Amino acid sequence: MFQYSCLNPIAEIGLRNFSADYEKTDHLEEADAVLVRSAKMHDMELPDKLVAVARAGAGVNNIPLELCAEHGIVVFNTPGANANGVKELVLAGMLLASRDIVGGVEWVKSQEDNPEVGKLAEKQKKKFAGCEISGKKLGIIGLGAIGQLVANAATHLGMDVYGYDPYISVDAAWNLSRTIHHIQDVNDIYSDCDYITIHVPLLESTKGMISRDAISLMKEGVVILNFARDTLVDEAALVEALRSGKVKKYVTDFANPTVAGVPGTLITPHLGASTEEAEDNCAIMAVKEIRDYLENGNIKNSVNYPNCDMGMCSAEGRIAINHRNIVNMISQFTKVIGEAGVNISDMTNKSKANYAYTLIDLESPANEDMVKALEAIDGVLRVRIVK
Ligand SMILES: NC(=O)C1=CN([C@@H]2O[C@H](COP(=O)(O)OP(=O)(O)OC[C@H]3O[C@@H](n4cnc5c(N)ncnc54)[C@H](O)[C@@H]3O)[C@@H](O)[C@H]2O)C=CC1
Ligand SMILES: O=C(O)CCC(=O)C(=O)O
Repeated sequence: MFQYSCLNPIAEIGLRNFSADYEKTDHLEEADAVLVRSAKMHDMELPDKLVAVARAGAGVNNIPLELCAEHGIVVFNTPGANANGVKELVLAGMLLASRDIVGGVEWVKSQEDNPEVGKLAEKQKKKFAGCEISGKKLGIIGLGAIGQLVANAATHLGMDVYGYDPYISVDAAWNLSRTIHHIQDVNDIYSDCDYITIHVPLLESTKGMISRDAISLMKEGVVILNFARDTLVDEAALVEALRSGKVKKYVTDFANPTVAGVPGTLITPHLGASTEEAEDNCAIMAVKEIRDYLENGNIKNSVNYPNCDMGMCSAEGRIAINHRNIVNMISQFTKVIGEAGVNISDMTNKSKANYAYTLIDLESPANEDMVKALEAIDGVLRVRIVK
């Protein structure tokens, strides 16, 4: 029997994919796996039993990835599962920033008791007029799951789209419309575009990338959209640029005291992935990843360990070893298993940055002595009997 815990509400349709061998627990220390959305895990104690964390979403800045890896805890995310939901909100954000739709709607509401509202509206409407997005230049920073969808959709709305992503995946590049201009220097986006939207993960290297200097390069009246993470932007500099009129609108999904209520902002309460479809997709993918890891030892879509897939185990036994990516590990594993008199029928070893993962199929079941001997090897972080 496996136990799992949810640190945020996770769509029921996904949780229903756990078999009868799974039980939900509210006690973190009992959980083999955790499902999480935006809950901050940095200050949480990681229980010994925990072996997997699945982020039902894309951004993993709320999870201590390195610490989890050190504890032999594999962290997954659900790439692309909520991308369409975010794309639609970004498109809505561009439209809301271009015409004062919010102001117009509020004005009509304020006139609810005025029998002359229709006549007055015709006089007032010029206050809420704006521009069209068709024909405008849109710069997209980050062409991953979300950025590429925004790029293609914007071309269909008649925008002239410029994309910047020095690490773009081959799949993402294939998916992009041929009309999108490939930008190699992000400064060209800053200096040329009317709308700039950012879709990169929050990393040490991306934090504050929309800096005071970047803003100073932008066109007068630029619209900036941030549906990625608030600390990607120097928001103090941005508020100054809003007040001076340099930035016309800042559309963001992240409410915080620096920007809340500042004229020129359009702020949603982290709604990008809050659609029924995105929540369902993320939950289904997260549960699938956890099940494959707990039941078969396979890793797909991990952000701190390598992908590794040996399918379902048809051998007598399977052990999974999370370890550091250092020399001479495999020979030590095979020595321990050989000395236990057990034959290896199959094995795979994969690595990612500082960490590695080895799956070994055995012709007879693993036993606790073998596990203890493997755990004693320097550099081994966790050993798990999968079967
Ligand atoms: N508002 C919301 O509810 C949501 C927000 N997000 C945020 O959006 C981010 C992006 O999500 P996805 O597109 O799904 O992720 P993704 O991993 O598919 O794409 C990220 C892209 O950014 C690129 N990139 C990384 N560093 C870069 C740099 N310095 N300059 C330009 N490009 C760079 C990568 O090469 C990759 O193509 C997430 O990390 C998360 O923080 C994601 C989903 C929902
Ligand atoms: O789960 C959510 O609502 C947040 C989604 C998000 O920010 C992400 O996937 O990175």
